[in-house]
Amino acid sequence: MVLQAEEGRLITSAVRILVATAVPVERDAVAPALGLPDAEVIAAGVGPALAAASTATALTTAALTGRPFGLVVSAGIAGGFAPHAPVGSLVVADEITAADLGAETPDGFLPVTDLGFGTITHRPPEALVREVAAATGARPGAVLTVSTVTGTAARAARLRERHPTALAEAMEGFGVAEAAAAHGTPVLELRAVSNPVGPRDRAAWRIGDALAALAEGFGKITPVLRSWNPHDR
Ligand SMILES: O=C(O)c1cccc(C(=O)CC[C@H]2O[C@@H](n3cnc4c(=O)[nH]cnc43)[C@H](O)[C@@H]2O)c1
Repeated sequence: MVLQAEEGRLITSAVRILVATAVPVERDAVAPALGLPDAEVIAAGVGPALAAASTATALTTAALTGRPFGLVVSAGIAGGFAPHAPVGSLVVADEITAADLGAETPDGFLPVTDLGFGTITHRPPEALVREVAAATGARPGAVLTVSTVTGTAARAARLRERHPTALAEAMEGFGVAEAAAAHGTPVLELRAVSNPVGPRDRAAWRIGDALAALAEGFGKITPVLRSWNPHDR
């Protein structure tokens, strides 16, 4: 429980929030935009493994020091599946899915769940996704986590075939979500699209525009996060 003075009023924030970006420029875009002094914004590293390790460490440290987090947000730039998520737009995950965690077979890709292991999807609280979408204009849909940035039209098409509601791909969400789940903490993923998913064209990446959109989005979700009730899923 946090009490924050704002314009002479006391504002109560129900839960403490951890935001896990991948790299420092994303952290530095989000942190000043988020009007929650008690939140922590970290650069957790690129890729699902490092993002999971860093997020788990932050969650454990907070719990051990008696100031646990009640919500984890994975945030950063992403590739968007055209035409559903154009460059510069925001996407909020209604599912966070590991898209390349499995096995190749002569008949195609098998997710680890088909092999009898683990999970490939985490679902953020539905009401929170709706509120974030309404506050920011972010499109709700699946955000895929990949360990390899898609670089061909063929792979982009295969991913959309396997995940018809996918709007974007990035590299950390599932790792952050696994760490959050291990702590019994809800997770959200908010991404700003910097490039289309498809043939690699580094010159076409609009990282500055995406970081600006991300910062604007976090400014708009501050009141949503401040008033979010974890029991309202
Ligand atoms: O291909 C390059 O030359 C290149 C140069 C700079 C950065 C990269 C990255 O792969 C950054 C990955 C980083 O950004 C997120 N991200 C952004 N767009 C995508 C995408 O289309 N597919 C997957 N991840 C993406 C990701 O979450 C990482 O944090 C490449």
